Amino acid sequence: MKIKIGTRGSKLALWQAYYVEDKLKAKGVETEIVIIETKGDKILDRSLSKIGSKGVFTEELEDQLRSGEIDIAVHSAKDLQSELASDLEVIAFTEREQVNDVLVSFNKNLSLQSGKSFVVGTSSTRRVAMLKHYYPHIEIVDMRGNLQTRLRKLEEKQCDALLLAYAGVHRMHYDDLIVELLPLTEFVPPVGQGCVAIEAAKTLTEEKKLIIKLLINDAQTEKCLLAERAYLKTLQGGCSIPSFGKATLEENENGGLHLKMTAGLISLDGQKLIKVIEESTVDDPEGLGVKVAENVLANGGIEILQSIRAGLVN
Ligand SMILES: NCc1[nH]cc(CCC(=O)O)c1CC(=O)O
Repeated sequence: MKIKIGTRGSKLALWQAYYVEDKLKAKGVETEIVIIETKGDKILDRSLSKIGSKGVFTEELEDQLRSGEIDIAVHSAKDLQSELASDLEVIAFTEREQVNDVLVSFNKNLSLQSGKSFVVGTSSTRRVAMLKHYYPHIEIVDMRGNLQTRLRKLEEKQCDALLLAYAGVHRMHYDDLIVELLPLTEFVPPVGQGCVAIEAAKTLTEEKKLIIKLLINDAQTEKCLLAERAYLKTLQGGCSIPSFGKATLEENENGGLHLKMTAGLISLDGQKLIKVIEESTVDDPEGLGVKVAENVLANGGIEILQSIRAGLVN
């Protein structure tokens, strides 16, 4: 038996594919990596929120899952839409990497906290809005492209610093360029950041599904991701909406575990920030995600979503 692993061809995507492949190979499972180009890889001159966010990095992979060309597709959990087609499912989540965003620069002295103005490159609506909210003195420039492209632009001084996920920077071995780890209390990460998700067609053989669950899935991360993805699905946000959501497992007084979720929405101009924190038992992560989303929507979230959607149409 051989497991065919589908992936995008960017260096970060390949890192993820090899990471999953190594775990399978270590237990004697034969593997093959199949590189698939997606729309998101081809269109580099427009911001993602304008291409139409749905499935830009996933559609071609999903077609090949359905046809059986590949057995599994490896995604950054952050980039995998929260609502999958009815014939597809996520069958495993890898152990999560540190979830923070980081400031990356060749200038070691830069710090958002310093109160000094400098130019930060990012194309994430969440990061833009949060910078405007917490650090209005910062100048923001749109910076798309994969990690290597953005670093090249940083080198060319198109900006003084980049705002990126720690996970990607670390996986690409750019830790030396991290000048600030942003606090999770301000920069609550987007749903899924730091985790790799394994998607499969429901028709994949039970044997293969079982092997992948056993060798790849991290049960604790899975709990958190189920809560986060239920949150995003309930918001009906998509990845161009500046939403954030992070669930963690926390210890009870009796030594057991419970779920804690911090999630919310921020308006594009950074003016309105809604943040909800809720806890629940571990047995219904989806219920927690739905509850937090309903709470966010009821406390001003609906208005934020409406104004963002109105802006996208115009
Ligand atoms: N949006 C692209 C993307 N998708 C996943 C990561 C980083 C790794 C991860 O969070 O799993 C990144 C780069 C970034 O946001 O800095």
